[in-house]
Amino acid sequence: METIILASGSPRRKELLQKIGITFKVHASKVNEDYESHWSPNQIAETLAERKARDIAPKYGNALIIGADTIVTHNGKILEKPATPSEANTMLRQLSGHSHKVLTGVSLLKTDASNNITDHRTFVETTNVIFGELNPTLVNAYVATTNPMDKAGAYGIQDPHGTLFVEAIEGDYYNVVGFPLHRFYNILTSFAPKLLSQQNLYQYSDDS
Ligand SMILES: Cc1cn([C@H]2C[C@H](O)[C@@H](COP(=O)(O)OP(=O)(O)OP(=O)(O)O)O2)c(=O)[nH]c1=O
Repeated sequence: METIILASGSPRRKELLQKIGITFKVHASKVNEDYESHWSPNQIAETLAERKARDIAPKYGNALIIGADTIVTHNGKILEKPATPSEANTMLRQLSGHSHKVLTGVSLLKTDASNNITDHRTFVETTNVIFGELNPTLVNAYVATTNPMDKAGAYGIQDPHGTLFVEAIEGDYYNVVGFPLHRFYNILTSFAPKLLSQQNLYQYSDDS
């Protein structure tokens, strides 16, 4: 049986993959997440996701390695993970009353018995998130009670107060949390159908 390796230290990604019933191991990559200033948001998300997966791939044979990277863009700028609570506060006030995009790049690599990469797929899913006008008290409470420093854009849509920021979303909610489950599953149906049945994940066939 092929092993599935999640090359991510994000607890949210682990929970999301557990949610759909996949059996996998976590081996977080520690590669740097630097990128060139001229890269497009898509290029950043896809390159970093692939870099994380390629870092871990040589350690596992007969495996499917999954790397992912989530970034936030607003007004043509990339909002990274804030370095301090005050930077988190500033970022959230910038996002207040506006829409922003959350992009998650996912890279899937297959390895053979000798740990060589034999096939790969990388994609980027984008979700549009619209924040209402944020009450400063709510922003302060969020920054004081949650750790926004490990999240791109300084918020977690899944966090108690973070939920209250969001007026509407267009696209996959789970993509905002850090992993686009729907697109991932769809891609696995063609990229690794055998693995899906080994994992007892539903597969459909269109016989019409
Ligand atoms: C916008 C948003 C981001 N995030 C998180 C998802 C990602 O974990 C994080 C973006 O950082 P990433 O660099 O994508 O991931 P990571 O550092 O947590 O894990 P690793 O590099 O090991 O894969 O922000 C949320 O949890 N909720 C949200 O609403």
